[in-house]
Amino acid sequence: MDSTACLRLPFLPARTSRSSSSPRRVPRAPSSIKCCAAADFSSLSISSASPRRPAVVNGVDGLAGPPVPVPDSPAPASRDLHWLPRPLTSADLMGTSGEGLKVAYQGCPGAYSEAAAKKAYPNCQTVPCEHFDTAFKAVENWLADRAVLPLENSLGGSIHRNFDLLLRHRLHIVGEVRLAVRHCLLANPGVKIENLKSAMSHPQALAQCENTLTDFGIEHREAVDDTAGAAKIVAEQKLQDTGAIASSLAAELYGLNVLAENIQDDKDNVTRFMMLAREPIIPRTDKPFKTSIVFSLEEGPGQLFKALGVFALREINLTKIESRPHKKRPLRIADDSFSTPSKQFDYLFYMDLEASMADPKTQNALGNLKEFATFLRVLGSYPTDVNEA
Ligand SMILES: O=C(O)C(=O)C[C@]1(C(=O)O)C=C[C@@H](O)C=C1
Repeated sequence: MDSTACLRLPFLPARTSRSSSSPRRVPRAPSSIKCCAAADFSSLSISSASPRRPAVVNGVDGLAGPPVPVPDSPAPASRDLHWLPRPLTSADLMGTSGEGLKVAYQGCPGAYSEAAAKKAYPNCQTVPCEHFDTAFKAVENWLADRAVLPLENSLGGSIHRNFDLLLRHRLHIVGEVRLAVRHCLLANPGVKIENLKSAMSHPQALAQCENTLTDFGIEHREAVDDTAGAAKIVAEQKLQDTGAIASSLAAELYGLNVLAENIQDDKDNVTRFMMLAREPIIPRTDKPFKTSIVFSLEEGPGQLFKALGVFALREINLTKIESRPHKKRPLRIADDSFSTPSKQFDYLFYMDLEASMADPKTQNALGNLKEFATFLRVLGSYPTDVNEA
């Protein structure tokens, strides 16, 4: 990855990056929030160019991020009140353009994850990362403000690695974005479908196109880290018998021809991505929200039934359930007193609830679950993506 171009020195909030002992006069204020380069949080301002006292609100997800400065120098002699900060509106808090934000994704430029990052934060600066883990760390270490990572695909299923990483890291889910994935078969100029013996791509993309590839008579599959990375390899190595499955944008970027479009096995192919941040957002009840949780249970009959019951009883709809090995305790000794003790697999359950953490019903359900769960963590409460994928 060409990380040097994207991952620059960690930027810090104005509080730490600017000396507090150098007060500046506050000039007349523009009336709206202005975002500048993300590397300098201090340049996001409501009212002045002198950001010495950061507040805790940002302009995108609604929580900590670029600080909104409050001028603390005396009022100018004339009674011009424009220099005073205007009150924040909820539009400021929930703005979604992402101007000035650095958004980490896994893959090379032209990957679907980059398209998802741009869909989530249209004016952001995207930061390609080699691995999912790198994207998590980029946000944790302030090299990026958000990460946008795939969680599940309508044809290929869950991206298990990211479920595991959610627990290993301390980031919060602050949003979701669904992206329609339209795969293309790409090859070097002059290469025809009949010449192809192998298809190279991300394992999810290969899985999503399995039947079509077989119909094309392409027998071999080569898995790489991301779809755009496959296009890059095919182009750089001038491969003549291998095609890449990637986006039409990747074809443009790496100088490949599009041999076939829309080659996924079902035309409705949607990947759901999560948006991650260092801070959670403030949950609301005035629009559809989801809450993602992870928990583990005691061994025994009816435990999962009981866990599902806390939501069913309160009419909270579940949109997703996924079980993963309990990495800290993958096996446990089960002694049912009828046979010799045996080792059983232990699981973590990831669930998405169609509910906001701001709703007392959700809080009660989770309070109830906590009474018998052996572990429970809320991964985030965030607006449901209601837009067309
Ligand atoms: O390889 C890419 O382009 C990605 O963004 C990754 C990824 C995935 O992990 O599922 C994203 C969307 C598609 O489902 C295929 C691949």
